[in-house]
Order: sequence, then C-alpha cells, then structure tokens
Amino acid sequence: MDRKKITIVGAGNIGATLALLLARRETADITLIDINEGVAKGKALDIMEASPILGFNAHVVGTGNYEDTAGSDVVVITAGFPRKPGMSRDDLLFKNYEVVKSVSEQIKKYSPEAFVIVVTNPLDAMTYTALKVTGFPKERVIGMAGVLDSARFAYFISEKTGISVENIKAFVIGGHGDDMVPLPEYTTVSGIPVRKFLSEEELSEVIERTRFGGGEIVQLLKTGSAFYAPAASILEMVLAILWNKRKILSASVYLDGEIGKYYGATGLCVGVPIVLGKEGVEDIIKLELTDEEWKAWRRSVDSVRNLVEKLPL
Ligand SMILES: NC(=O)C1=CN([C@@H]2O[C@H](COP(=O)(O)OP(=O)(O)OC[C@H]3O[C@@H](n4cnc5c(N)ncnc54)[C@H](O)[C@@H]3O)[C@@H](O)[C@H]2O)C=CC1
Ligand SMILES: O=C([O-])CC(=O)C(=O)O
Repeated sequence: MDRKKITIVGAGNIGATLALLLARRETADITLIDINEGVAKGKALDIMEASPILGFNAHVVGTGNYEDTAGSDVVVITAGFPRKPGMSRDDLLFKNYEVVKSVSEQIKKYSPEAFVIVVTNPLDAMTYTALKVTGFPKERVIGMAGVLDSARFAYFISEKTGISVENIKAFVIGGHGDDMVPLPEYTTVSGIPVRKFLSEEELSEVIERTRFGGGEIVQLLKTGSAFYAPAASILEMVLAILWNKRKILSASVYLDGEIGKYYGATGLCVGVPIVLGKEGVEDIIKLELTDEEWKAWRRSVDSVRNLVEKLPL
C-alpha cells in the first residue's frame, strides 16, 4: 500500500515538532517546506538521523520547492509569524495574510485534492483565507485551535483537581482569541460533570487561565509562542483524517446554511464541535448553550468577524 503524503508548510517550531511526531507514527511520508530552504532541509535530515535510534520508518524531506509537495493528501500550514510579548494574535493579521495567501495558491496548484489544516494566527481569519484562496470545499479546510484550547482546559482542570489528565474531557469553542468560550457544561472528569470537583471560583480561575493560555507561554518564552501542545493537537487532527476516526473535536470550520444560522455565524470560520474523519468535516454538532454561553459565543464571533472584514477577500 502506498503511504500517504503529508506536507508541512513552515519548518519552524511547530512544523518541525509536528514532523517528528508524525514520523514516529510511521503514518505517512513527510515533506517539510519553508521559505528558508536550508532550515527545511536541515531539520528534515536531523529527524531522519534520529530514526535508527527511535526506530521509525518514515521519509522526511526538506525543500523550498512546491513541486516536491505535489499530490499531498494533507497539507498543514504553519508558515508565518508568531507573536511576541505585548502583541495579540490579531496584530499578525496582515503579515500572516500575505503568507497564508501565497501558500494557499501553491497548495491549490500542486495538491488540489488535499485536506488543509491551518495553524497560522490569527487562526480563524487565516482559515477563512485558506478556504477562499484555495477554493476547496469547506469540508477540506480546517483550522486547528479548539483541540489545543480544550487540551489546555483539561490540563488545568487536572492540575486543580489532582485527577489524571486521562480522565478529563474538556471542550472549548469560539474563535482562537482571548474571548474563546470554554464550556464547563460539556466538560467531565471520567464522565462526571466537572462542577462536582471544582467550586465556581476554581472553575472561573481555570477558565480564565485557558483563555489566556497562549499568552502565558508567550510571556515565558519571550521569543515566540507555544509549539509542543500545538503540534500534538495537529497530530490528533491528521490522524483523525488519515485513520478515519470520526472523532468529535473542536475546530475552526466554515459555517453557512442552517448550521451557520444556528450558530449566528454565517459566512465565517470559527471553532465548533465537528466530526472529523476521512471526508474531513463529516458533521457539525449543534450544542445547547446557556444564555451566558450564547453571550460569550456571540462576542467571540463578533471578534472573528471584525478581523475577517479587514481582509481584502
Ligand atoms: N492555531 C494555533 O492554535 C496556534 C498557532 N500558532 C501560530 O503558528 C504559526 C507558526 O508558529 P511557529 O512554528 O512557532 O513559528 P516559527 O517562526 O518557529 O516558524 C514559522 C516558519 O514559517 C516560515 N515561513 C514564513 N513565511 C513563509 C512562507 N511564505 N512560506 C513558507 N514558510 C514560511 C519561517 O521561515 C519559519 O520557519 C504562527 O503564526 C503562530 O502564531 C502558534 C501556536 C498555536
Ligand atoms: O498564543 C499564541 O500566539 C500562539 C497560540 O495561538 C497559542 O499558543 O494558543
């Protein structure tokens, strides 16, 4: 059986970490492409040189030429600028728009059948950009943020309760910004509602920390943003598609029609619960939200809309 081909655009912190995680799973051959060809080639070779020790059979190649990415099954866009302390993700809008636009044009040309997972910030606006520029069906262009935000929410709950992370199922929807919407009603500890374990005050602390989880890492690193947990989150999404897991997870997808009206977000990409499988976005799930959650959701959607309206699309 032919192996699948995955292209990772951007061989920086997230791209290279993801390449190693994917290589270790032996699921696909990997092409790392970067505007800085030496970085892509150097990191790909470095990963391959780890393979005899770690014992994985996968080909990771680095390149600066899109011809080498041709016919990819999945393309992950991590190319672009990360923020530094004092910046919001939204401050990256115009610089990263140019990057994602040019990358999307190449994906359209060389891998017209690919699933595209967008990672570059500001995430929801960049997902919308990739969708519009590639012209791919909305089922095939998916932004990664909800998996990461939900993982942070789960980790902070585990830390607070002293219960294993393996028991925590947490859910965050909305745009990937400070007004994202963590959902305690849909968050459980071994199936038991989280409110049985945490007081309202403790829960508020955890929610606040989740909302600013990306910023907390930026403040600590000083030179860029998180990459281990983001790469792990992308891995989960890639495997859900390649192995047809039909996994329910939160991701930024295009909302239109009846589901767009339900979420009050027609014509936008924003984080909602989806079923992710071999067709990409196989379903979008409607959630019952409290009045307060709807209010928070609408605020988050408005933030995404404000950004998208600034783009020349
Ligand atoms: N969606 C999410 O949840 C998250 C998104 N991010 C975002 O992901 C992006 C990447 O983050 P890092 O990997 O930490 O940054 P990084 O700076 O380590 O790597 C970015 C790479 O992109 C390359 N690049 C720039 N323009 C390019 C182009 N036109 N074509 C190909 N490659 C190009 C750079 O040379 C660099 O190697 C940032 O925009 C960051 O804000 C970061 C964390 C989480
Ligand atoms: O905060 C950032 O700039 C990077 C990011 O999106 C995250 O870590 O959630």
